[in-house]
Amino acid sequence: MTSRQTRIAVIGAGAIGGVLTAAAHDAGHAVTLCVRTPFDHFVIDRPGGTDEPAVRVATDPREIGEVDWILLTTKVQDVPGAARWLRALDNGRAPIVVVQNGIEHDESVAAFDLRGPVVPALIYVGAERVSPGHVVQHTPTSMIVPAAEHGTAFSDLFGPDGPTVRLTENFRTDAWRKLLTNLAANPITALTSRRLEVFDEDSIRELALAVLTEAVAAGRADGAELDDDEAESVLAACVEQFPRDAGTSMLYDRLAGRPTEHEHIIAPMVAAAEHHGIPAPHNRTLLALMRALRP
Ligand SMILES: NC(=O)C1=CN([C@@H]2O[C@H](COP(=O)(O)OP(=O)(O)OC[C@H]3O[C@@H](n4cnc5c(N)ncnc54)[C@H](OP(=O)(O)O)[C@@H]3O)[C@@H](O)[C@H]2O)C=CC1
Ligand SMILES: CC(C)(CO)C(=O)C(=O)O
Repeated sequence: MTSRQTRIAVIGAGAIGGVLTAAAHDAGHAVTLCVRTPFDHFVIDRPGGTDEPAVRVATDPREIGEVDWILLTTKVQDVPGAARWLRALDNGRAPIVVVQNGIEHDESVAAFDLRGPVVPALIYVGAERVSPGHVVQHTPTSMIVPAAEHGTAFSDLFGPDGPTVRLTENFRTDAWRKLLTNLAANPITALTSRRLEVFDEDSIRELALAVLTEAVAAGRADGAELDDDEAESVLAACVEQFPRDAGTSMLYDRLAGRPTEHEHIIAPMVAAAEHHGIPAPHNRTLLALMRALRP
């Protein structure tokens, strides 16, 4: 008896949607990319070479039948625009995996009264959408999901050759930890229009450390179990672990003239700091500068 393919709908054909589409296709699943800007072929450049995974590209939610998984990979501010996909695909059974930066994964979809289980997910990867349907993946992928029923099922989805998926008992802490990486790297690269080589500058590392030190204090006050040397270790990872010629999602948006995600990355940190009475002048400054950039 042959079993049928797992049907996965990926909402958003950008960097993360592209990386996960390719990984799900590699694992033998039937993938449909739900897109806003149409294109003919999906192409991904990965460290091992260029691929054109044979996936379906849909522009109308009515084209899609029943699915087993829904992966939401738009920017946080674009979720309301993607609601038509969520509403059409939500069958009460398929988990809705929210793969986004920030600490608002559940809030991001809360307004839509979805019937299916919502699974928040964190992703570490350097990836860049260079044109509609064309994604460049600069680094390997690792993900973190809650150690609960659907998180465990998600961690089995890609198989041994796919992204590493770690289960966590403390998603809030892991989300804050990921937020730290984004607070250090995203606004500085976007504001300077430079890739991660910008961290070669002593003054930039000093600024990033100040940003991180404030954010660690706010995260701890907010209940995240962050380590004493968390600010230093996140900064070291930005400097040493990511390729210097890779950028950040916020930089790519700035370069392409698109809205940036600062209201969902910096603003929640500043709000948490304010709520807990923690000074956050460096993060406030970055937020003010990001708000002043007009796409
Ligand atoms: N890029 C990276 O390296 C990383 C990104 N992240 C996070 O992942 C999330 C996704 O980011 P990323 O992939 O970079 O973003 P991209 O901008 O590359 O992709 C987002 C995609 O969503 C699509 N989209 C927006 N609105 C709709 C809609 N109404 N219907 C269908 N599609 C829509 C966009 O379409 P269109 O083509 O029309 O613009 C775009 O293709 C963000 O939260 C980001 O912070 C996390 C880790 C790394
Ligand atoms: C910094 C990075 C690449 C880490 O995954 C990221 O999350 C982003 O570009 O938004």
